[in-house]
Amino acid sequence: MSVHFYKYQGAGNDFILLDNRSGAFNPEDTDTVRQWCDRRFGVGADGLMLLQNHADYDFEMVYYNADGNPGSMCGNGGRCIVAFAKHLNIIDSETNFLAVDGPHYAKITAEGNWVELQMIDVHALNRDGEDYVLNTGSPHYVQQVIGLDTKDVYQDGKQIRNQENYKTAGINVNFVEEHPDHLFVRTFERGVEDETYACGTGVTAVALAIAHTKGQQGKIETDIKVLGGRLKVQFEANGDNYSNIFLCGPAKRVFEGEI
Ligand SMILES: N[C@@H](CCC[C@H](N)C(=O)O)C(=O)O
Repeated sequence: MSVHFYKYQGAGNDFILLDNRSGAFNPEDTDTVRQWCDRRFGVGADGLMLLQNHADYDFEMVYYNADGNPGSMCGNGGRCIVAFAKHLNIIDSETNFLAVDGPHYAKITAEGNWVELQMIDVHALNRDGEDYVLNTGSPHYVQQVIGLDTKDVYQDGKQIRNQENYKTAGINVNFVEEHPDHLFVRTFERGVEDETYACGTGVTAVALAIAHTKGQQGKIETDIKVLGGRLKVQFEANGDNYSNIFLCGPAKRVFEGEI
């Protein structure tokens, strides 16, 4: 049986999307997810998402990492599934949908290719030495570096992700370099087990960690450069509480097909 799929990308973080409102796709089928996400033997993607019906929300987002396992929240995936829901005429310019970390509100432009996604509030930023560990829907490690252009993000990210204290649950590892008008971020993603071109929950974690380091309070907007483009994170800092967090950026349909 062939399945109709859609390929989306948000700042180079790419996803296979399935309209699973009929419930035809078996969510337990991890081998299929892994094969379809494979860049040589499949469609190729950092993750796969199912758009499903939900009685109380516009839709439900179900996310799988490229290794075929269910993932935690994916920020860029969330922005892409909002663009997909608009393409399917399920929503217009605003939506409330359900993801693994709870309900999310999002706004989308009329053209459908710029999405602003509200992320979960964050109340705890932990430290590991000089570095930060926090959960923005997915678990993240944040380390400030100099010379990020030439850093071996694969080796260094893999090493931190596999440290004894993180190994079992896994963690996404973000390296950040400060520039006068933006942050440059590169991420090693758990579940892809490689560097990706962008990570939405990752840049969100980075923006909060940098604001914390600087003691910034009130309304903050951070411009972020990633390998696949530009993202923006807006939020309000009140002590160590971060609320009204929005991850903003492009979300584009690349192609569709049968597999
Ligand atoms: N790999 C993550 C979830 C995906 C993160 C994502 N790419 C994003 O944009 O936030 C996991 O830890 O399960």
